[in-house]
Amino acid sequence: MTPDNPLQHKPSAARKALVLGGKTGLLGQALAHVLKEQHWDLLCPGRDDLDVFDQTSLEAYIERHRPSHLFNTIGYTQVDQAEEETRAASRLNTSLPILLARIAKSCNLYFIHYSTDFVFDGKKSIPYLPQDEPNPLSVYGTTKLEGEQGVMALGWDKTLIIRTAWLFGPYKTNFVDKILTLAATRRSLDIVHDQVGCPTYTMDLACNTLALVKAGAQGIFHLTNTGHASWCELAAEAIACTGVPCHARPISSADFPQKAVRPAYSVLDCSDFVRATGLTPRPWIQALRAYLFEKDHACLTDPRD
Ligand SMILES: NC(=O)C1=CN([C@@H]2O[C@H](COP(=O)(O)OP(=O)(O)OC[C@H]3O[C@@H](n4cnc5c(N)ncnc54)[C@H](OP(=O)(O)O)[C@@H]3O)[C@@H](O)[C@H]2O)C=CC1
Ligand SMILES: Cc1cn([C@H]2C[C@H](O)[C@@H](COP(=O)(O)OP(=O)(O)O[C@H]3O[C@@H](C)C(=O)[C@@H](O)[C@H]3O)O2)c(=O)[nH]c1=O
Repeated sequence: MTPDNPLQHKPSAARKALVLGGKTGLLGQALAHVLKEQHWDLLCPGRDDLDVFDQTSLEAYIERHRPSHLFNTIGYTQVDQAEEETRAASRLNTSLPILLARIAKSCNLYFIHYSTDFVFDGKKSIPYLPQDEPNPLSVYGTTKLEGEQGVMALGWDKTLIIRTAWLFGPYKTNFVDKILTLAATRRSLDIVHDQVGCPTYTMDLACNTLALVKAGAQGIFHLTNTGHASWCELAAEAIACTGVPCHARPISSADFPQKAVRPAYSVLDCSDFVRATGLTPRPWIQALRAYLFEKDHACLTDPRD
C-alpha cells in the first residue's frame, strides 16, 4: 500500500462491487446477477463507459464510485484465435490483471480474478491441486498463467485468484448452447472424448465465489462444479436432457483438429474451497439440468435490471 495515495484514505462502501466484464461477459453477467440478488451495490461499466487499460481513468472511476471489491472477469477467451493473436491475448490475460491488482493494492480493494484449468498440461490422472506445477500447452493458458504470476508477485494480501473450467450458463452463447443448436438440425455430432474436465455452471461459480469472498479467502483456489466429463459426455447429457433425436459420437482430438492444444485431463481439486467455506459445489450434471430448466422457463432476468 502506498501511504501517500489519497484514494486509500476514503472509506469505501461495505459491499460495493466493480465487476469488469459484468456488462457482456459469460461469467461477468452471472456474477452481476448473483451480486444483485445478494443485495450488493453493483458497478458494471462496459467498454464504452470505461477504458480499463487507462490507469488514470480507472483510478478516477474508483475514486468517484468507491467500490470495496474489484472482480475481473475480462479475458481473452478465444483459445484457438489466441495462437495467432498472442499480443492481444497477453494484453488482456496478463497485462490487465497485473494493472488491476496494482490499483487494487493502492486503493485497498479486495481483488478477485479468474484463471483457468488450461494452465495445466493434462498429464495427471487425478484432480489438479492449486499448488501443482502449471505447464500450459497453449497461448491462452500461458498468458493466463503469466497473469496469475504477475498478480501474485505484487504481494497484495486481499487477492483471490479462482481457477475454473468449462463454463456454461445464461446470457452468452457457450459450448452447451452451440451443441444444442447443432443437435436441432443434425442426426449425429462428432465430439471429442479424450479431453476430460469439469463442466461448470456460471451461476454456481458466481455464488461460490461470493462464499469464498465472505470467508475472506486469499491466494489461488480451484473452483468448479464436481465430477468430471469429456466434451462428448457433456454434449450427450445436454442433448439427452432436451430430448432432441441426435447422437453424440465420441471422437479423438486428432479427428477434430484445432490450432491450440488442449489438456487431455484438467479436472481441478476443489477441496480448499470446501475447507474454506464448508460448502461442496453440486455435481455438474445437476447444474447442467438446472441451467437447461432455467433456460427453458426463462427464469433468469437481465442482471442489470
Ligand atoms: N469460458 C470458460 O469456459 C472459462 C473462462 N475462464 C476465465 O473466466 C473469465 C471469464 O471468462 P468468460 O466469461 O468466458 O469471458 P467472455 O469471453 O465471455 O467475456 C470476456 C469479457 O471481457 C470483455 N473484454 C474483452 N476484451 C476487452 C477489452 N479490450 N476491453 C474491455 N473489455 C474487454 C468482453 O467485453 P465485450 O463483450 O465488449 O468484448 C467481455 O465482457 C476469464 O478470465 C477466463 O479466462 C476460465 C475457465 C473457463
Ligand atoms: C462444437 C464442437 C466442439 N468440439 C470440441 C472442440 C473442443 O475440444 C471442445 C470444446 O470446444 P470449445 O472450443 O468451445 O471449448 P474451449 O475453447 O476449448 O473451452 C475452453 O475455453 C477456455 C476459455 C477455458 O478456460 C477452458 O476451461 C475451456 O472452457 O469440444 C467437438 O469435438 N465437436 C463440436 O462439434
